[in-house]
Amino acid sequence: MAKQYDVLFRLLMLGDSGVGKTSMLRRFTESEFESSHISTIGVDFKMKTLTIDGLKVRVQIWDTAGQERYKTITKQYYRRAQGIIFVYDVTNQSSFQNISNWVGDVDEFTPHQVQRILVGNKSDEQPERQVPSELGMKLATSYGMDFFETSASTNHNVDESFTRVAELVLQAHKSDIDNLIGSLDEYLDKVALGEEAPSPENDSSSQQTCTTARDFSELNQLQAKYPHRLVVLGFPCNQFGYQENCTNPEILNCLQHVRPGSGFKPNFTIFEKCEVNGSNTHPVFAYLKNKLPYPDDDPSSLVQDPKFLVWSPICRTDISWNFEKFLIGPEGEPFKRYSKMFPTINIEPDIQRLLRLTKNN
Ligand SMILES: Nc1nc2c(ncn2[C@@H]2O[C@H](COP(=O)(O)OP(=O)(O)OP(=O)(O)O)[C@@H](O)[C@H]2O)c(=O)[nH]1
Repeated sequence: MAKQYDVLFRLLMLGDSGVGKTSMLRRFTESEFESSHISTIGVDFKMKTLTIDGLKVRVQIWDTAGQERYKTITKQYYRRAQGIIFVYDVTNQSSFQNISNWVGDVDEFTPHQVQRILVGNKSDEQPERQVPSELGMKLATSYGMDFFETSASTNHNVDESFTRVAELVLQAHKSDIDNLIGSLDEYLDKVALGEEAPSPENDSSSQQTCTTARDFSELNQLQAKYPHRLVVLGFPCNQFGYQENCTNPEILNCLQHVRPGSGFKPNFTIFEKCEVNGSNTHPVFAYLKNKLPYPDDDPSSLVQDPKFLVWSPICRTDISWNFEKFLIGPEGEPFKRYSKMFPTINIEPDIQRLLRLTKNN
């Protein structure tokens, strides 16, 4: 699991259709510029690795469609961003006026602190300019944002803008990052259950692994279908009705003979038991819940019966039952969380989408 970077951030580009978001992104990531305008449909993303303060910072930059009709899709991405680049077109007065709407939307849909900068693009089009630099600067100052005028066409200030927002995110998350770097890899190396890695823990409770056969077999199906490009990881947890009360060495046997039984063998990695809620939440789940605070398909999903609340403290982001699922993108970025009700096999279109996007990057 050697990583090519130390930390990964998600940035988002917002602004009216045609201001040059896709062009800036292509200039930054591929050093290319196209004079034609093909409107982005929904969202797309590209990656680039920067070196900031000696750290390799991988930025995943989401390019959103500026068109109004895609707003319900693009809004879903706001809360996942650590940095936002608001873009207007210096030759288009209304794109500048609309910045306040974009900022308002972000304030409404992004509860956490997100780093933001303002960019006036197409600065090469001097004769057509409708928005003086001073006005752009004034607006940015009123929002407490840094301001850049850029040209995707001539490559003026494009690298500088993206780098600046990445620096701001890095500064804002410095202490989290210091804690997190390495912890995931160390964990993944240590605790896989399997024939070569017998589990160390002992637990005297009785043998019963109670989960749904359907979810297990669908996980096997997905792993079998994408053997090289998808890694399924299972984390047993005994916090939901004490249903996972096998000892670690028993878990694989339980799966085979008890539930789902009928000789079931997972073709994916199953880890030692861990806690996913409460004060002993494993760092992997603390991280995932922080990045994806609730399931996409059921944002209000909570534990229904208080008798099942066997951990403390209780948080709104808690995992509500076995078989909540997290899909993590090719660069390690948490992409989507699915409720226990969401059929495991129905994650496949999202997997395919991420794989397609990766092919293009
Ligand atoms: N002169 C000039 N033209 C630019 C610049 N940036 C983008 N354009 C042109 O502006 C048009 C729109 O650019 P896009 O990058 O597709 O705009 P967008 O903001 O991604 O648009 P949506 O995907 O519809 O939201 C294209 O014809 C680009 O060639 C620039 O810096 N200077």
